[in-house]
Amino acid sequence: MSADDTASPTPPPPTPDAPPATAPAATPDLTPELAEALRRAAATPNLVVACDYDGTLAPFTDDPTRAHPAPGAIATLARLAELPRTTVALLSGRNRAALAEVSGATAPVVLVGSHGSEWEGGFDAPLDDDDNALLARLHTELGEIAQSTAGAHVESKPTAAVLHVRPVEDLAARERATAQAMAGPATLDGVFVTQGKNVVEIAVREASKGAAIERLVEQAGAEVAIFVGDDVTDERGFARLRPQDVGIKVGEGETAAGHRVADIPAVVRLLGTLADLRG
Ligand SMILES: O=P(O)(O)OC[C@H]1O[C@H](O[C@H]2O[C@H](CO)[C@@H](O)[C@H](O)[C@H]2O)[C@H](O)[C@@H](O)[C@@H]1O
Repeated sequence: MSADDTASPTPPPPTPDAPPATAPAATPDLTPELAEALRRAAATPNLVVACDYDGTLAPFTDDPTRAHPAPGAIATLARLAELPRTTVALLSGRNRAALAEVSGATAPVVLVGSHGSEWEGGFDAPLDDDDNALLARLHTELGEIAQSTAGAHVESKPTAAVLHVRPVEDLAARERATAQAMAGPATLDGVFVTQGKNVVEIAVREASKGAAIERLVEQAGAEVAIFVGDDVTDERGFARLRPQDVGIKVGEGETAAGHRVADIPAVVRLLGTLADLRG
């Protein structure tokens, strides 16, 4: 478990989300290379800024419904999104409705859920009867694992079932539940498996944050995209960035991103810096 993967105490409910103090053009969080990349991105005619949510803008909690955004995070995204020719997106593994609810983000921030497959108009390919039957089976089998593991629970998404083990205090039980999911339902034909931070997500539709970033870039005609994320699922996004794009990994761990910041507050300051540079 990395330092950024430590469950923090449940934060208080959102308070009025005031932007942080105006940041200088470069802060101590930024390497000279990242500061320069932000300056270049800020000067581009059409810019996309896509941010992961959990672990990037919101600290982890045992209860996903209580993973509120860090102070200033959503206000700073909104400030960026109000700028001309600047598309700002929250790009999350959560389903879109849950993302909207927990983040409080609204248009013009674009919400893309279910690891990039769920847009404002819904899914490109709705589920058929076979998909629904498979999804029901996944819920049943993951539910059985959760029932025999104190603290585990199953999250329901439109195209996936997710086994959550973060609240499981017994680490051996946590690993056992994860292994059972990987050896059982994760091996069924027609499923797509994503292992995130203390979650095993098994979906009946393939999704990629990389494809979603490409779609945002195409829609905006963006010369440069910035993508910020912390989890293994975000690597599919970093891997598809173009040479001129800016990938920023939050926290420790291997990454295909070209840049890194330490933690969530550093992400909020970075977004503030970008808004100042582009505003
Ligand atoms: O792509 P993201 O926005 O990072 O979403 C990834 C998953 O985030 C949520 O799970 C994670 O956060 C929970 C709340 O802090 C935490 O309990 C869990 O251990 C983390 O993996 C969400 O519940 C999942 O559906 C998302 O796929």
